[in-house]
Amino acid sequence: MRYGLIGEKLGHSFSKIIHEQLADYTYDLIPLSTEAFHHFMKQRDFHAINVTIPYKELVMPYLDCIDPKAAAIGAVNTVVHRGNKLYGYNTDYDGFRYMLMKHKVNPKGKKVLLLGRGGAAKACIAVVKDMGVEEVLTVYYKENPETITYQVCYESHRDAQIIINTTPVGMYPNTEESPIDLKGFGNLEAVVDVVYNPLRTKFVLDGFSKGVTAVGGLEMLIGQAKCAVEIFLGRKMENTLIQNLYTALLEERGNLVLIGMSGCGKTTLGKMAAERLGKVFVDIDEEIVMEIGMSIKEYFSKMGESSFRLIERAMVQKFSKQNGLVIATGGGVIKNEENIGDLKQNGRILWVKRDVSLLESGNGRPLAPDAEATARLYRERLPLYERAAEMVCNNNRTAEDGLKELLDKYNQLLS
Ligand SMILES: Nc1ncnc2c1ncn2[C@@H]1O[C@H](COP(=O)(O)OP(=O)(O)O)[C@@H](O)[C@H]1O
Ligand SMILES: O=C(O)C1=C[C@@H](OP(=O)(O)O)[C@@H](O)[C@H](O)C1
Ligand SMILES: [Mg+2]
Repeated sequence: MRYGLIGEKLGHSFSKIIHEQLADYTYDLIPLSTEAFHHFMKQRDFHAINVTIPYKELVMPYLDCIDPKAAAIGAVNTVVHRGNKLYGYNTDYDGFRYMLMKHKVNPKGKKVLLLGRGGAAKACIAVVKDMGVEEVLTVYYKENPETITYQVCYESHRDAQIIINTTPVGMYPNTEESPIDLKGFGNLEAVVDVVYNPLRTKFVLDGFSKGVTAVGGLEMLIGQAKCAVEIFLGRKMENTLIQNLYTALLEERGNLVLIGMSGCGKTTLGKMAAERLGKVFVDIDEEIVMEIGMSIKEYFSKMGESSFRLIERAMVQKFSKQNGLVIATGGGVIKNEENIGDLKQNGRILWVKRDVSLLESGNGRPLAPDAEATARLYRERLPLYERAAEMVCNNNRTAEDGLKELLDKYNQLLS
């Protein structure tokens, strides 16, 4: 093995794609048990590796030479085999610093809460200290002399201005979780997550809802990879590479989610958009029909709407966790706010808006059997679509015109 990543669980990792975009070597993902990790480090059968959870500290005794910055942090994520020696570095530091600067999150003179105490936490603490933080408190779920508990944090530190999450809480597949409840943090200015799968964690989305700067971990990941590649290859690379790759990954991994009134064209435009974007098309209603083994109309008359909404909820949860999709929802998906929260984690929400006089009624739609019912539903739901939408796409002319506007609006959301 020449280049790659070692860690315990690597199923979620984007590092292979990132390294292979930035450099022309093959980059392997090598999950290792603790025993296998020690054996691997003794063998030294590699040219250059990155190291992730839980080995960033355990790797240090195997190194012949540790960069002073990594030594001060107390964690190594980049190891290069040069001559007969292993050299260790910490590029999480650079990646995290890049991400803070990019989003103008400045810890200078601020009170920061840092959630978690693993290898990534150490790098983040070093960054905020170097940037002049006033006070940084580590919050940990267990009692520990060097940290505070969540209870103490809620009781005495709600005046913090920046909260940084370095725990895996909220990471795929447990995407419904958040490490902290942001209620009552009245001075909050920014939340920053090192987790990048989902693209926007619940923690990040809660930050957005509070109206503060909210940053997900993907740019840190790309930033640290770029610095690792520089060390691996011994040459400098432009920072614009980070932004280009970030946009490319968002385009590739992100979901496009269509909401809107029954009969507005979500299914029609969604299919067309998926083909144009090279994404997989998922129609939540079609998935439900496959699961229940009958039409939605039949299901409504046999089981009622509330039972349908539970199935719809489960289907939304399932597909929200996936990447690279165009998702056409059913018109009523906005009735449950949690659906929208889930769909936003990996997706951008576009409202397909079609004039009420043009909306298709009937055709198997139990809640919109005719134009009058459709118009009533439209009035009722308008505020819900308004609240959920990140962008509006009009579909009042031909479907081709609708598609053009939709792709245009989606691009605006990504840039
Ligand atoms: N721009 C458009 N011009 C003409 N017909 C359209 C347009 N957009 C959608 N339709 C038609 O409207 C009907 C409802 O579209 P559909 O995609 O099933 O809506 P939804 O999934 O939002 O309920 C379909 O017959 C579709 O062909
Ligand atoms: O508006 C609604 O409440 C519904 C819309 C339908 O999907 P479309 O929006 O594709 O018609 C389908 O999910 C179900 O009939 C309920
Ligand atoms: Mg549909």
